[in-house]
Amino acid sequence: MPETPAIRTEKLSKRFGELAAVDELSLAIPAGELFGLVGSDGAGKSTTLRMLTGIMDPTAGEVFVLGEDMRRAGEGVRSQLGYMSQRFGLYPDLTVQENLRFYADIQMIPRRGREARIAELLEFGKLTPFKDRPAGKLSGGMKQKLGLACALVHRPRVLFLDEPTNGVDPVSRRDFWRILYGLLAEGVTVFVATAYLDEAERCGRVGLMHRGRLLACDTPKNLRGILKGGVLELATADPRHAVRALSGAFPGGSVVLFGERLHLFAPDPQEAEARARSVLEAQGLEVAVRPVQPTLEDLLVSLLREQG
Ligand SMILES: Nc1ncnc2c1ncn2[C@@H]1O[C@H](COP(=O)(O)OP(=O)(O)OP(=O)(O)O)[C@@H](O)[C@H]1O
Repeated sequence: MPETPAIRTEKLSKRFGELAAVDELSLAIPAGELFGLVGSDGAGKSTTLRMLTGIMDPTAGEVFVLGEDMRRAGEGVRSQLGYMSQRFGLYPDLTVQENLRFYADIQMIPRRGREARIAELLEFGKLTPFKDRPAGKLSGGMKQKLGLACALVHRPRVLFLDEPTNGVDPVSRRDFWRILYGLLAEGVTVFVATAYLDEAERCGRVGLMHRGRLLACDTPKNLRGILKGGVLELATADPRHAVRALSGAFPGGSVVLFGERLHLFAPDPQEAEARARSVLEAQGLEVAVRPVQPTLEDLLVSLLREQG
């Protein structure tokens, strides 16, 4: 018999009035996987996490974690989950160590072994030298690492993280991911919501979410393969004029304005570059063209375009 997935949802949905914040999300995440739910702001990631952790009831559909129905789950399963939300509650006046003790109290960690666990977590997050510093005086990256340490105090089997490295510097981000890999090696299932494509690259599997819907779910390598051909970045003095001119020459949605630059999705980038140049030159517009690595947004745009 196949092993029960650590996380399973079946047509999981949440509506807020007319808005489908999460729309028929079906996922199966095996134990020990590092899964990334990726999407821009408002995609529905936080709402998904709230339902996965049993904090919010779905409007429809099913949600199971460690085989337990989270719509009815009691403390039994919750004590095996760790959750670091975007507004994770650290106490700014308490020191790093006191915050950890506070969470150990909430999780009812027995006194025996508690200090050893706290020391271990401090080491894990390279926070030992800062253990007596008030949490409010930590850098952004250290705060996030302390938040993670607090979420881990009770050794959860499944860890949910909501955009944990938002606004964190690159070095702390690397530290953070090193910790996540350490957890993975211990067999913890990690579910991380992120808006960063480079973080998605680090996950075993990734779900791309947009307006509540799961557009694709696969390994990063397979997801990159979805974008057939390549992406060209076009810089011109008048990008809006350029979009109008190009949209006649390329099929609907192939030309997208990204800030002041254009992205052109092209099955054959060389041919597309020549065609774009001649269209723009005919309009008297100079253009600089270079191939770019597809971004998360490119992937999303391309997927949405394919779906019409
Ligand atoms: N309690 C609520 N009441 C009404 N609408 C809500 C509520 N919570 C979320 N929404 C809406 O549902 C949609 C999805 O929000 P959600 O927070 O899940 O997205 P997200 O992908 O986590 O983005 P962010 O990173 O900005 O939180 C958004 O349009 C949001 O405005």
